[in-house]
Amino acid sequence: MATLAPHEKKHKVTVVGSGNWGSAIAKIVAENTKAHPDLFEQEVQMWVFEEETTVPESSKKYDASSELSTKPQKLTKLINHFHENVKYLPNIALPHNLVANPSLQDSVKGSSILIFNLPHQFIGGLCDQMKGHILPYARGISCIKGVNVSSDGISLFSESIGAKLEIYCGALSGANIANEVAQEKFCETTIAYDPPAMDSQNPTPKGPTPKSSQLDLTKITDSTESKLTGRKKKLRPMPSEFPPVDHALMKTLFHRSYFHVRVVSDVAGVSLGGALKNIVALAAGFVSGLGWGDNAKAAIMRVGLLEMVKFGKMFFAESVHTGTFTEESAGVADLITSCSGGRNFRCARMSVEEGVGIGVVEKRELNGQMLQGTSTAREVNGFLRMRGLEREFPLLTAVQRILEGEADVKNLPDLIEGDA
Ligand SMILES: NC(=O)c1ccc[n+]([C@@H]2O[C@H](COP(=O)([O-])OP(=O)(O)OC[C@H]3O[C@@H](n4cnc5c(N)ncnc54)[C@H](O)[C@@H]3O)[C@@H](O)[C@H]2O)c1
Ligand SMILES: O=P(O)(O)OC[C@H](O)CO
Repeated sequence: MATLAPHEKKHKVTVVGSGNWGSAIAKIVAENTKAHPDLFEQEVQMWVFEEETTVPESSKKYDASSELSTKPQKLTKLINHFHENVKYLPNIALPHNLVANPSLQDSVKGSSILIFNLPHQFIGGLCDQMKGHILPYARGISCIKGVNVSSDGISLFSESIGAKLEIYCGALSGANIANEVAQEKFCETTIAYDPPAMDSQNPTPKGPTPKSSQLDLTKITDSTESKLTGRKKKLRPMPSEFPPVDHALMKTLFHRSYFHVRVVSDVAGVSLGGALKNIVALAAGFVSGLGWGDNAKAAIMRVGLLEMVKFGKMFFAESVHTGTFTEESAGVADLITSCSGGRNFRCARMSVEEGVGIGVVEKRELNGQMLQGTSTAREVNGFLRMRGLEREFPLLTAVQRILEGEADVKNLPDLIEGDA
């Protein structure tokens, strides 16, 4: 068999997850694999946590005369038939080259790029199931907003995915409310990719070159992730037959006219921004629920941003750049959008307005989608408490105390100053 010329192999891409954001990102990626057939196989696999569901009557796909609409069906069947995720991203057309697959192991088979996008509580178990079924030189991007807290301490999902699967994994996060992105309303995002030097030695890929002002190809250093886990030796280089997976390729895979990508190297800052802003958004929702207005929300956001920066400096000192929180979409912009219209904000506001637990609102309002702020608040609080550091992060601490019913939302002004 003839050997392929360098870079003549194409990347196969799998999205692990198919919720609200998982489906929106899969749409973007499938649009781009189609637009760049020189770099990517056109078909994108999307792993779906299989469930039986019905087409909602409000859906444009609902047809009262069809059993597909009137009887419960497998979600993968509905997605592949209608090219729409009728449950988690209704009324958004998905590209026909996006294939829903209920088998995790089959969906990741042969993929050189794996995109992880699902509620953070499920990722550990899924990685265990993927072990031994992925290409050893695959590269990952985590779109998960959360942190991994265990008895060993705190780590980023890019780190824990990388460590479990022995691959390199970067992160994508930004001011990205999924429904707006899926409707192709303009937004920005931040991708953090700090690949091992062995990948960066490959020549620049073919295809469109992103603007140099948005790339930082000089900053390819040993990642803190590699230092932390000692995984560097185990990482397999991307074979030279493939286009190198670098900042330029990441931009080509994710950038759309309505989804502007900036690529940086600060994986810790990008991941932490996405995780911690969910806790701040709950606090913003609480004060909004009291009817306190925009000034109160701005105060919460100011204190929240400072605590996010402090958290990064205290626990990820080697790698975090403060600028990621203050200048990138993954930092301050995500904080603003999340405190304006995110699910955490909206559910927290309703819970205070109605005087009911946030879990009740989540179940009633989100149709199976999941809040990440409540579990992240609990996990981060457990981590701080174990170290006697709750007082250093009064807002993060106050949110957990309110969720547990130990503190009153009305006392937030004093709580966030550490006075209550
Ligand atoms: N939705 C957004 O606007 C948005 C935007 C940016 C980032 N994010 C982040 O993206 C990540 C994924 O969020 P999402 O909105 O796609 O999820 P979601 O809130 O829509 O969650 C539902 C998903 O969880 C899956 N699920 C349920 N039980 C499961 C199980 N036992 N095992 C595996 N999967 C199971 C469902 O099948 C569904 O795909 C989160 O970290 C979130 O914070 C979300
Ligand atoms: O709806 P939320 O609160 O999970 O936030 C969604 C996104 O993270 C906003 O960027």
